[in-house]
Amino acid sequence: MGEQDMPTGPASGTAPGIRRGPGNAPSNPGKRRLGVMGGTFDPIHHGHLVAASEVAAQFHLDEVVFVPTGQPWQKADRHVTPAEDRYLMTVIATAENPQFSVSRIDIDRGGPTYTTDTLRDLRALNPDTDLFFITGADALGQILTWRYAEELFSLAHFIGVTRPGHTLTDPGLPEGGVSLIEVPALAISSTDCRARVASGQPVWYLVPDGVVRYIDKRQLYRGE
Ligand SMILES: Nc1ncnc2c1ncn2[C@@H]1O[C@H](COP(=O)(O)OP(=O)(O)OP(=O)(O)O)[C@@H](O)[C@H]1O
Ligand SMILES: O=C(O)c1ccc[n+]([C@@H]2O[C@H](COP(=O)([O-])O)[C@@H](O)[C@H]2O)c1
Repeated sequence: MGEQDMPTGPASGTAPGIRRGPGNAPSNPGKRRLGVMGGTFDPIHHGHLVAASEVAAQFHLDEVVFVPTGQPWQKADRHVTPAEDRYLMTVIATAENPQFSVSRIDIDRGGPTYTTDTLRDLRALNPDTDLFFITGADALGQILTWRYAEELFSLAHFIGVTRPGHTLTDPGLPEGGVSLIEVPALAISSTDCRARVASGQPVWYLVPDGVVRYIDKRQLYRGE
């Protein structure tokens, strides 16, 4: 299916007016292309992994680094699992893919996690690299509420991916700063995974097998 043929509307989670496909993303020959998948990953699930894999393929990325949040300040109203558990689940989930890695920068910095800090730190660690920040349609719709939002688009190209149950409305993001792509629809959320574990339902095949075992070993989400 070509970019122009991509379906729009609630069924695909896209909205008219959004720039679709990788067409407007930076393309600098010789520069490394690093995807950045930020998330609370409480727990990491196959929706995150499919999104990262699909963006890597469509945008010809050399690597995708998963960056678990330290303190996700916009989730301050709920219990968040300790960062070390979320970090280890992210390592377990990504270990077999040579294109995936995990960074502790947001955890080790301490304090509330702001993506401007994440991207500045990654730029310092990765000279001669173009950064591509991956977000689901829900997170992209909230981006103007992020701290120092106006700086974000000078630090990385943003890629919004479709997510079942969320229609992307363009909140007025800068032209050329954002691309939207369709990814295979997986109606999985960390919230639902936590609720399933709490009520004794399985999360097999929603999260990687090693993550199911880690949740069990550490008795995560039992009392929620
Ligand atoms: N099923 C999915 N499909 C596409 N993108 C997703 C999916 N689940 C999460 N994402 C995106 O991955 C990033 C990290 O998400 P996060 O770790 O908050 O997971 P979540 O499932 O949204 O968690 P919670 O339910 O706890 O809010 C966000 O940009 C989010 O939009
Ligand atoms: O920079 C901010 O103020 C900001 C506010 C909310 C979310 N984010 C980032 O968005 C990504 C997804 O966050 P979350 O809370 O939906 O897991 C993650 O990388 C967060 O650090 C960033």
